Amino acid sequence: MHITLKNIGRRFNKEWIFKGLDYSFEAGNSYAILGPNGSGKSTLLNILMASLSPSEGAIAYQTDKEIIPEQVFSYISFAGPYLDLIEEFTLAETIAFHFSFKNYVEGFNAEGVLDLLALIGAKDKPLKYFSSGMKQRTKLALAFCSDTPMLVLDEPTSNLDVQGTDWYLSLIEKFTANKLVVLGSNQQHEYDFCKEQIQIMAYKSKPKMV
Ligand SMILES: Nc1ncnc2c1ncn2[C@@H]1O[C@H](COP(=O)(O)OP(=O)(O)OP(=O)(O)O)[C@@H](O)[C@H]1O
Repeated sequence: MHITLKNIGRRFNKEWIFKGLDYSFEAGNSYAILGPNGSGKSTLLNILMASLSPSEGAIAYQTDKEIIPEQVFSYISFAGPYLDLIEEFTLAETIAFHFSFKNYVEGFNAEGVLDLLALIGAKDKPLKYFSSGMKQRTKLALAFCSDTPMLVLDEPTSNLDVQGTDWYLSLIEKFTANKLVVLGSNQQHEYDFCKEQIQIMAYKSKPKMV
């Protein structure tokens, strides 16, 4: 998977969130999009996932062939705060539902995902009774265990305790070889492993001189 951004900009109403972004994202590499709260990290992630259009510029997706934006979702696994899980489903039902749309990574099945999560006694519990950390673990396990060439994570360790953060870093090691990984983050411990870092503040439009 390969994504090319040419002179990308996005605005909401009259406010430009970023402008003039040229970048290439390659399979097998990991990228952290960095910046303070409200700087535009999630906006850029949504553009990369083709769930939001840029206001200007061009974006191209390629595997061995060109991918049209309408099909990009099937190449991506995502976990982030604005991904809603179905609260009425149990954990077992959540896993079955998710993997009715995506394939498991090699060697995994529903039992394997449950074992990976290690949420003892939670298999038949509805998600509405999960703690915020249990929900975050669930979102991460679904994303990491999906067989897609690209993994997008927004604030991956939010709501995780120290053990949860170590668990997340073990998933990065185990599941991301050969994948294109893109993170939105402002927590160094969650993006330290990323080889490339993009500071969104570098793409803020400058006020015009008068
Ligand atoms: N749909 C929208 N309509 C109007 N403004 C929006 C919309 N979505 C985002 N914004 C604005 O765009 C800016 C960037 O938001 P974004 O969520 O991308 O930031 P972020 O860097 O991910 O923030 P955080 O670290 O707090 O999650 C903010 O000023 C936000 O208010």
